[in-house]
Amino acid sequence: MAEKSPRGLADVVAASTSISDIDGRAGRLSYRGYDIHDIAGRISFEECVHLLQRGTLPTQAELDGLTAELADGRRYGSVATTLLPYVVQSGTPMEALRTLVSSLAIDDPDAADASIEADRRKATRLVAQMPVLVASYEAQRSGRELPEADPELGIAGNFLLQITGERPAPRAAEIFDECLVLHADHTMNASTFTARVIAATLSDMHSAITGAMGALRGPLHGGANEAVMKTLTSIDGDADAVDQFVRDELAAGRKIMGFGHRVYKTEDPRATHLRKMSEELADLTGNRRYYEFSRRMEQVVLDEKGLYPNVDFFAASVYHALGIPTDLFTPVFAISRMSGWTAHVIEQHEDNRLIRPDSDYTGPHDQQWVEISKR
Ligand SMILES: CC(=O)SCCNC(=O)CCNC(=O)[C@H](O)C(C)(C)COP(=O)(O)OP(=O)(O)OC[C@H]1O[C@@H](n2cnc3c(N)ncnc32)[C@H](O)[C@@H]1OP(=O)(O)O
Ligand SMILES: O=C([O-])CC(=O)C(=O)O
Repeated sequence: MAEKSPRGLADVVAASTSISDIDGRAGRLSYRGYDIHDIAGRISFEECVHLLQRGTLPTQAELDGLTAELADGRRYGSVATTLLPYVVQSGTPMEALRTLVSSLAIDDPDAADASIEADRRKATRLVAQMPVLVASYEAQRSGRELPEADPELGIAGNFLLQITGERPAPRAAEIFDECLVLHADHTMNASTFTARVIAATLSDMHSAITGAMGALRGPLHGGANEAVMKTLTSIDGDADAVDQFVRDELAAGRKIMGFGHRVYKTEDPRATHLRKMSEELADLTGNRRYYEFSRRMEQVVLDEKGLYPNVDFFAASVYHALGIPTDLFTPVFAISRMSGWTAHVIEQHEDNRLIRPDSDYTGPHDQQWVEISKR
């Protein structure tokens, strides 16, 4: 008989990886050995993609090469173009985007190539295509043209340009760029694990990423950033109303979205950066409401439950201040996490073994079959 496993596989080591590492007690996160506090705000998302997918921080020449590849890879094919108006009409953005990402495989020039080199090319294209797909979704449902990408802007700036239709202020683009770096990878989180399980059957990159999209959208994972914003906007009155809201929710046995984490038992290091960005944007936009609400909420949840905000909590007020529609918050998470997911699929394929854990059977034993008419 298999041994009883910890619920939700807590503390189980499911893979070896050299991509990222967390010390949950100390509240530390590193990408390939670089502490997140040292790189956040100092490297662009493009440099981060190079670090995660290719293993090193790029030289200028390598960064120029990757930037050119990303610009080339941005255009998605005719299948996603054809599907776009249909998927926009029904379902949520994450459902639509999961379907669109899956469809990208059909037009991918390396669709039939399962080599690591092809994986790398697909990984770069997926990172380039994802923000354009999200912006195309927004343009399609708003009935406007997708603005042309500006070669002077990076992935972050172009996304804000294409979502809002306006060239972003330089500081807004920098802040969003840092958000993308902060969300890029996080060891064996649910969506990355999903991607690795799929990849480990020797299935293809797009299948693994489609599965990861499905895992990310749940409110216990990436879907929490949207839920946080809905919470913040649902509270009437001033910051004092936040205390009552939290107490009522906890008394009713409901979770407060954006708090708690399987691994961090202290402040999530990414929340430290996002809190600062939320305050800076509150001052820049002259609207401190959701920042103040967030600060009050983190204080009450800490006092009442001893829980800290996770990456999704302050991301909500940051994205809101950047003009991103609330239902695109989780797709924005996917834009960033695409870099980590794809790096993990490559790593899995480079040294593969089928991932097939055991289970702990809890059903009845030795049942006797009887004919249907006698049951
Ligand atoms: C990018 C990300 O995925 S970050 C996480 C995003 N998700 C959220 O913000 C959703 C809210 N948070 C949660 O649901 C959880 O904290 C998770 C899913 C992140 C982690 O879950 P787990 O490690 O399985 O912890 P679990 O859900 O078992 O919680 C342990 C205890 O803390 C409580 N708890 C955990 N998070 C919260 C919360 N946000 N609000 C209130 N109580 C909470 C649980 O109710 C549980 O209490 P109990 O032991 O009295 O039953
Ligand atoms: O690691 C996790 O469990 C959730 C996650 O993806 C993150 O915090 O970025």
